[in-house]
Amino acid sequence: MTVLTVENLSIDYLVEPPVHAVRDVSFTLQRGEVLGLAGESGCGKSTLAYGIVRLLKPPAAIVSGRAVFHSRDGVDVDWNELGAKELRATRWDQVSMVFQGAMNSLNPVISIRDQLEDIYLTHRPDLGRRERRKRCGDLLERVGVDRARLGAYPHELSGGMRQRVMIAMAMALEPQVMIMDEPTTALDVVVQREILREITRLRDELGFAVVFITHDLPLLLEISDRIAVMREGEIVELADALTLYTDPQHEYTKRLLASFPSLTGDRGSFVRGSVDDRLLAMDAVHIDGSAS
Ligand SMILES: Nc1ncnc2c1ncn2[C@@H]1O[C@H](COP(=O)(O)OP(=O)(O)OP(=O)(O)O)[C@@H](O)[C@H]1O
Repeated sequence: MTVLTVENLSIDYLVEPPVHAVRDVSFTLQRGEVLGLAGESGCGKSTLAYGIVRLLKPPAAIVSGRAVFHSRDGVDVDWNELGAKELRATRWDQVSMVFQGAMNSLNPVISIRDQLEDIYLTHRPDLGRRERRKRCGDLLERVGVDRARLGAYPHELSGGMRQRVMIAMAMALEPQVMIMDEPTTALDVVVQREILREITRLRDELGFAVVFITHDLPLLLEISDRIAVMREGEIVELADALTLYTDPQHEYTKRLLASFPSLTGDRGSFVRGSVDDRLLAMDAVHIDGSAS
C-alpha cells in the first residue's frame, strides 16, 4: 500500500560551484506510515521535501529522478509531468506541507475563519456556506483549538495555536500525505509535545502518511514507524525505528545516536524528558516490540 515513491531523486543548486544538495535519493512511503527523516543541518532535508512537492525555486533544480504519488484509486501521478496549473490544483489535495515557522505565514489582517474558508472556496467551490463554516470549525477542533477562536486574528493566538491552525489548514482537504519540516521546532517543549501527540492521533484517526523532518533524532524515534538518516544529500540508512535504535548499521547513524546522551539510559528513558506518562508507557511498549 505505497502512497509515494521517490526514485533516484537528485537536486542541485546551480550556483558556482554547484551544490549537490540531494543525491540519488530513493524511498517509498506506505499509507498511514510516519517516516522520519533525520540528519544534521545542511544535509538536504528541506531541499528533498520541497523537491518532492515541486516547490523548489531557482537556483535549485531537479537534475534526475522523480516522485510518484499513488492515489487511492490506483492512479500513479508523476509530479514531474504535471503542468503548473495541474500541479496547483492537485498538490494540496494529495500532499500537503507544514513548515517550521509556518505560523508566521498566516495573514495578520484576515481572521482565522476567513483563511480557513479560503481553502474551501478555492478547492471545494461547490460547498455551501453553512457546510463550509461547519468544516472550518470542525477542522479547528480537530487540532485542539476551540471553534470559538474562528473569529480571532493571528496575533490573538499563541504561537502554538497558530501552528495548530497551519496544521488544520494542511489537513483541510484530507490529503493522503503530509510533509512536515520541523513543524514544531520554534515552539516550547510542552507545546511541541502536545502538537506531536495531536499529529499522531490524527494520523491514527484519518490514516494519512507523514514524512516528518527534523534534526531531532530522539523525537523521531518516538513518533516514527521508520526512519531515514540523511547525510550530505544521501540517505545512508533507512530502517524501522526500533531497529535503527537498537541495531544501527551505518557509522553516521551510530554517531548521531551517540550524540544524544539521554538515549543511552534505561529502556524507557529513551523518550526525552517526560511530559505525558501515558505516552511514555506507550512508547516503552512500542520500543519493546511487545505491541503489535
Ligand atoms: N539557495 C541556495 N543556494 C545554494 N545552496 C543552497 C541554497 N539553499 C540551500 N543550499 C545548500 O543546500 C544544502 C542543503 O540545504 P537544506 O536547507 O536542504 O538542508 P537541511 O538539512 O534542510 O538544513 P536545515 O536543517 O538547516 O534546514 C546545504 O549545503 C545548503 O547550504
